[in-house]
Amino acid sequence: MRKFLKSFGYAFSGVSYAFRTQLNFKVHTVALILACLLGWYLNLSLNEWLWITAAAGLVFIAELFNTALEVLVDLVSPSYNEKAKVIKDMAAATVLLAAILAVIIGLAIFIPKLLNYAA
Ligand SMILES: Nc1ncnc2c1ncn2[C@@H]1O[C@H](COP(=O)(O)OP(=O)(O)OP(=O)(O)O)[C@@H](O)[C@H]1O
Repeated sequence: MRKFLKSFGYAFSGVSYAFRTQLNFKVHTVALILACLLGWYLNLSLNEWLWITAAAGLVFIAELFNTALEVLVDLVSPSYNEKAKVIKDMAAATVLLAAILAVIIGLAIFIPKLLNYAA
């Protein structure tokens, strides 16, 4: 049981590292908080909350993997290396793709609700 709880501590330490060192991680956290507040205000359905959860989950998973790969690349290749560049660029691309998906999902959910609210 203690080992199980310890593994939570390690995972939390990883999230905390990403939050402290990655500006993008903070930006995504603020965006998620704003989306949750707006969702609560607009009374989203369970389905809509599930879409937002999946979209946000994808973004944070991509961001955590990106951070891990950045640290790994900096460890094994502190000086310029063409392969290190490809790895970092591809890791950054996963975050970008997840963020674009999240924006599309967010717009698909919120725009009709906001138009309805304004009408
Ligand atoms: N060791 C390296 N060799 C080659 N290119 C690198 C190397 N390190 C970084 N780069 C290039 O610089 C870009 C930015 O790298 P960096 O590590 O600053 O990523 P970042 O996303 O800006 O990270 P952070 O969010 O920590 O500032 C990479 O996407 C890559 O193109």
